[in-house]
Parts: sequence; C-alpha cells; structure tokens
Amino acid sequence: MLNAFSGGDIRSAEAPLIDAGQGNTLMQKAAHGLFGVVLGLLRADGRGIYGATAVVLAGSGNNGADALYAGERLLRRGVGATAILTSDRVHTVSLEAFVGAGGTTVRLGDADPSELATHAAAADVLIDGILGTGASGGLRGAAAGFVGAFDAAAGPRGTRSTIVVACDLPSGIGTDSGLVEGPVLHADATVTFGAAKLGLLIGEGAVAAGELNVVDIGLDFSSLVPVARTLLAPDAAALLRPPRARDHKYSRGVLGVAAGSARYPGAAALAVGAALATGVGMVRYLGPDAVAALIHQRNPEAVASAGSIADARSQAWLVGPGAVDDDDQRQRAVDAIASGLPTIVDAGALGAVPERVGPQVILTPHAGELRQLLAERGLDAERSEIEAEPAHFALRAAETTGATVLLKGFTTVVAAPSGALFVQADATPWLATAGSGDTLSGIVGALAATLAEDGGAAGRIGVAQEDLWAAVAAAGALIHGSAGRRAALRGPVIVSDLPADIGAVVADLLEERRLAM
Ligand SMILES: NC(=O)C1=CN([C@@H]2O[C@H](COP(=O)(O)OP(=O)(O)OC[C@H]3O[C@@H](n4cnc5c(N)ncnc54)[C@H](O)[C@@H]3O)[C@@H](O)[C@H]2O)[C@@H](O)CC1
Ligand SMILES: [K+]
Repeated sequence: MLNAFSGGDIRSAEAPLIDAGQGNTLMQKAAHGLFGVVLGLLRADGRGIYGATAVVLAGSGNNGADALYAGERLLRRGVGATAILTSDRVHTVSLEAFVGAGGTTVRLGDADPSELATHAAAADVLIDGILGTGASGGLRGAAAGFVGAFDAAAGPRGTRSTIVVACDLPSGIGTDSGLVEGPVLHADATVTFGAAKLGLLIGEGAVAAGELNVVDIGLDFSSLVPVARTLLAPDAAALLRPPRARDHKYSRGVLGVAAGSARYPGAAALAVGAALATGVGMVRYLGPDAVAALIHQRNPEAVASAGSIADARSQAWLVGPGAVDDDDQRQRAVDAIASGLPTIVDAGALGAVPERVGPQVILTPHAGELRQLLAERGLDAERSEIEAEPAHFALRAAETTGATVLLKGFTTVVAAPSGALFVQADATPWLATAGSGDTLSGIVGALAATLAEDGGAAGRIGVAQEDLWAAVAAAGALIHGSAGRRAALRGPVIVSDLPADIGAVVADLLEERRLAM
C-alpha cells in the first residue's frame, strides 16, 4: 500500500528533525534521491552520463535548493549544468555548492526567456525546482512565461528529447488538491520526498507528474493517518479468492447481474464477461431475453432468467450498465440496493439510489453522472469542477449518500463514507473507450461476490472493516487498469477482448502472491 499525505503532514513529520538540526541532512537525502533518479533516466534512455547536459530551474525556496544540490552531484559526475534562477531570492549555500562544482547560472529576469527555453530544450535533462510544497497558487510571471516558451521550443511530453524531472512536485500544482492554476511543466518523472502527496495522485497534478518516485528521507509517519492510499499489486492479490479444494460454485461466490436493456444490450455482455474472467462461482443474469441471448453467444455459462432479485440467490449484485428505459431493470436495481448485499451501482441505476445506503453499495459514476447524483441531492457543481477536484467531490458524495463512491477519470478515486480515500492510477488512456466502464463494474462485482462472506478480507490488507468496500473497488480499478495496459500492448484496446487480459492479470497477481509466501 502506498500512503499519501498532505503538505501539512509532511511538514509535521519534518519538524522534529529540523528542530534537531537535521534540516540540511534531509535536503541532502532529497537531493541524492533526485540525482539517483536522473542518472537512472539518462541510462534507461541510452544516454551517457559524462558529457550529458542538464538545466536546473531553481526557485526561491528549499525546493530550488534540493534541485541545485542534485545539480551539484550531476556536475561532479561530468554532466554540464546550468541553473536558471527564477526568482530574485535563492538558497545561497546550495547555489554556492552548485557554482563550486562548475555550474553556470543565469537569472531568468536578466535574459531572453525564449533563448533560455531553446537552451533548455537542447539539454538532456531539465530539473524543475521552481516551487515545491511551499507554493501558493500556480506559476506566475517570468516562471510562467518560461514554461510556455519551453513547451513551444521542446514540444509536448512524449515527443520532446529533453527528459523533464520534477523536484518534489511539478511546480505550481496544489500539493493537496492536484489543482493546476496556470501553466505547469509536464514531467516525465517526479521525484517526491518523504511520501507521496495527494496532489501527485489526482486530477491535473497526476497528469503533470508523470512517473512517480518516492524517496525515503527518513521521516516518521507512523502517528499520522494518510489522506489517501493506493493499492499495490500485493494488496489486490491479497483480496483475490482462488478456489479451494472443497469449493463448489455457490461457495466461491455468485454475482447477480441486472444490466442491459433492449437499447443497450452490449453493456451487460461486457460486464458478465469481465466478471467471469475475474473469477466467480457463477454469474446469474436477470434481464430481457434478447440481452440474455447476446450474453450466451460469448458466455453460455451465465445462468439467465427474467426473474426478480428476491428469487435469484446471489452474494452480490451488479446493477445498471446499459439499463436504460426499462422498468423491470429499474425495479431490480431498487431491490438489489435494498437487499443489504454488496451492490455495484453503475450508469442507469445511479438514479435509483435512495437517500441513505451503506458502504456495501458501491456507486461507480463518471464525473457527469456524479454531477447529476450530487445535483439530485441539492449539491450543485460543474462537471469541470468535479474533474479538477475529484477527491473532494467523491468524498462529498460518499458522505451524503453513505455509499462507497468510485469516481472514474484519468485516475480512479474511491471514497468511503468514513472519509477514507483510495486513489488508483493504473489505467492507460487507451481504456477511455465505450464499454470500458461496464468491464470495470463486472470486475468489482466479481470481487464483491467472492468477498461478501469473507470476514478476514479487510484484515488481510490492513484496512478498517468499514473501508473494505472502498478497498475492493480500488482493487477492481487496479485489475481493470492493468488489464487495459496489457491489452494496449497489442494496439488500441477493444473492450470485448479485455476478459483475456483480466484473466491474465488475475493469474499474475496470484502467482506473485504464491511466490511471496
Ligand atoms: N522542510 C524541509 O526540511 C525539507 C524540504 N524539502 C524541500 O523544500 C520544499 C519546500 O520548501 P519551501 O517551504 O521553501 O517552499 P518552496 O521551495 O516550495 O518555495 C516557496 C517560496 O516560493 C515563493 N512562492 C510561493 N508561491 C509562489 C508562486 N505561486 N509563484 C512564485 N513564488 C512563489 C514564496 O516566496 C516561498 O517562500 C519541498 O517541496 C522540498 O522540495 C526537502 O528538502 C526535504 C526537507
Ligand atoms: K518543483
């Protein structure tokens, strides 16, 4: 599990060490970690170290100092380095160390920004040390102008030749919100110190951060509660329930699916296929015969009927994908939510959620659906506001409804009504395609069905019992994202092919778990 903390948490973890005169040691550890990642990136890209070139953007605070000390280390390894000082003030001791190692410096205010940007775009590495956790608001003035000029000279991430590495955070992102106000340098990698900050995991901050590296600088977080957690592969693996010797189809877990309608039959087939690939004892399908016929073309093992929720014994329910303009499906959604069983509520069923439910009800909206859900409860927000601050709005929705809320987006945010937050960035943009959400709900449904009667699941991954369903939803996002990345190796993702990748991801997770035991 990766824990994320707020800027305030990081400061309070640093405080005792700084009070004990360890401030410089912390900074040297941070700089050393940054230096190490830069070396690794140069090597991974097949570039030599000796003779490579680096540009260090150094702002007025300690973030600039970290970047300058990392620059000093690069200089001592034969890298040619220039520091662009973005403010009139600079951390003098680190600047002296940088210059003492042979670095050249230039003040941003004294030079032509487009000339400096051209120079930076020709370098092998650009280290962004303009602002760190002490930033208030986005980049302004000359620094903002430089970022625009660099983007114009170097081209966007993925096409440019300069490797951009953010020191602690991409400068100007909200440490706790991931909000980006104004221009921001999109990093190839971010090297963050002590612990991940929430703003690196959500919203535009996560987009700007690129690959996240957390450097241990010896801070003690044991007395602090993380503001968010990210499940890693071993956590998702611990939630999988492989079949045991005496299992039968009912003991493994039955997922009931009330999805699909005459208008959207495909969503049900995608959800059922994904659930079966994740591993369940049985899928019971409830819905129109025409939809059942489509499901059976691909998955004849699904048991189908047009009955009611009360007649179809299941351990968990999945309602809503493709269930539009269908009174029977709506009634099944209402009954499933009221059953008290874990119930994944997607798309067409989100409108059937009563005022208050429990955390075993897992809502899986995208930003537009969450906007609607909140509006129906008198909480008005624009879709763009939700996309900019996904954690805030997912928590609001969980608090208001009592449900677990999985908000889809570039990163998946899962909020529990307790206030616990999980953030998963496992997906690939290739998964942004029609039908993708139906497979995610199928995966989460299968996990819920297999864990519904497993009292030890929360303990296995170290979460409170009340947050189990949020962790299950996060594990579903991890499996879905990993399957999407695997599928994308073959080319654009075709969602109906995803079950093969879901099965392979589940197999890999179980194998890693076996090897770790
Ligand atoms: N406190 C510590 O002991 C450690 C701090 N570390 C580093 O220190 C950083 C935090 O340092 P600071 O607190 O000095 O803060 P920053 O380095 O983030 O800089 C804050 C300074 O920038 C200015 N500023 C704020 N917002 C601005 C804006 N929008 N535009 C232009 N200027 C703005 C302010 O004058 C402020 O003094 C961390 O991100 C990390 O890199 C690390 O060295 C580890 C140890
Ligand atoms: K920075």
